[in-house]
Amino acid sequence: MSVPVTILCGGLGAGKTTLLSQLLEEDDRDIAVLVNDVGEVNVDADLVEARTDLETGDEVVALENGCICCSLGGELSRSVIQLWKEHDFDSLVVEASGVGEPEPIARQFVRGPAGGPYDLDAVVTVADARLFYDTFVDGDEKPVRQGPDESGSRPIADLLLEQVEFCDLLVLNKCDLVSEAERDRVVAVLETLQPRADIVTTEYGSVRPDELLESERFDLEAARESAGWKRAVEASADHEAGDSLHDHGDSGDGESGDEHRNHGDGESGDGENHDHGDGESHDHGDDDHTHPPERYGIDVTTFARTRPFHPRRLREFLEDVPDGLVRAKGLCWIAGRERAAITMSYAGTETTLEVTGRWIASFSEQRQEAYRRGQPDMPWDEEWGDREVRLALIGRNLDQVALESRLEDCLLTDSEMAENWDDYENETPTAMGESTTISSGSAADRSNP
Ligand SMILES: Nc1nc2c(ncn2[C@@H]2O[C@H](COP(=O)(O)OP(=O)(O)OP(=O)(O)O)[C@@H](O)[C@H]2O)c(=O)[nH]1
Repeated sequence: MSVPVTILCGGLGAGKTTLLSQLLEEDDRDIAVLVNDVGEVNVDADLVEARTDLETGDEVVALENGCICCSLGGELSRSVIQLWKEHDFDSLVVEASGVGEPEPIARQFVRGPAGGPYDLDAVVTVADARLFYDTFVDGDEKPVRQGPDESGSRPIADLLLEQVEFCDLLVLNKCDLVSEAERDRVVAVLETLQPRADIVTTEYGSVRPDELLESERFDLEAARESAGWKRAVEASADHEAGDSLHDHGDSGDGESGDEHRNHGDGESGDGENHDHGDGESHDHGDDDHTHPPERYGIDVTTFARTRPFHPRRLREFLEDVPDGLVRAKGLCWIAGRERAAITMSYAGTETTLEVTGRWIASFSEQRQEAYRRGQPDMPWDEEWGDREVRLALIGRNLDQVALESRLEDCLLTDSEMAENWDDYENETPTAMGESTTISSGSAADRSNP
């Protein structure tokens, strides 16, 4: 029997990982998860893994490539087919990166080699209620795509619309950040944009598992009529419109993913191999041969240093996040918190700093050695061990040099490295699970220990 697949998409920082972590915690089914992050820092995989009881973490697979659309033909299919061969599980959830377009991923499970062992169950889009309201619900008119600007890149708002249009279930998250009236207006707009989808409103991704798994929401016939799928199918090079989209070609044995490199170009339905030989992808189903991040003018960089942030300067930075920064996430070492590995997550206007683990260097020598034997590739500083700052920064029209220099200024100086860091005023959390939220644009913060 085919394994049902739920594809989870939604804007950067809308709450996909939060929702997924809850689902894994609450549901008894064996769920395999495939996550895809933008940039080099695979935060989502680490976060999801940390919150599951999986001993090996084998069932959480990270696509390292950073661009799910480029890895579609090769890595995505290969990963899910390998997963299916090696593990026994009831459901698969694919978390697309926040800049991923859902359609090429979904298409893999309907037409591509992964369509053999798997069966697309639902495409779920998580939307940020606050952001959606601020972006689209100003006037009475239905939001429309803006298309590329003079620089050729499309506004991120277009991607949000794409993700809304192309789904079976809409999860309107972050409803704590809008009033009831604002929420109702967002729901009304979403209903006009995607009449076929069910809508649930939530805070912190709290959705009943049955809404997400084996809900059988995906209906091929209905989907064919919907705008997003119509475009997907029309974009396909397959002219046999009357054929069943469930043409799995040679995929039934689960082997074909190794050879398929169909780049999500819509040609996979014919069951032939389309190896362009160079291992590069050229086409993502659109006419422009660009990756979604490029198409939306999104830049991704990594800021990695083996030096801690000064707690006050970091806070001041987070209260005044530069324009153009869309999303930041990763691990922070904050001076005075030598045990706590703190995950930073900035999305919308808020940054959460949450203790999600301990630095290995804060354990006894014996345990340090045991951990390090298990992870021989882990970078290790003679003095500070694994403590580090490692952030993925996602921006649009962002002055990267200025951003890097501002972050650099938040790190301890050479002379501060010699100070007693416990003397610093420091409101960052200390114990596992504790978090602090800092709002950009205001000096006030809310702490939830
Ligand atoms: N206020 C508020 N914050 C939320 C809610 N849900 C999630 N968050 C916070 O929003 C931030 C982003 O959440 P994630 O779950 O990491 O978002 P994501 O969609 O996985 O992000 P990407 O993978 O980068 O696209 C985190 O700091 C969450 O704690 C919510 O309902 N309300």
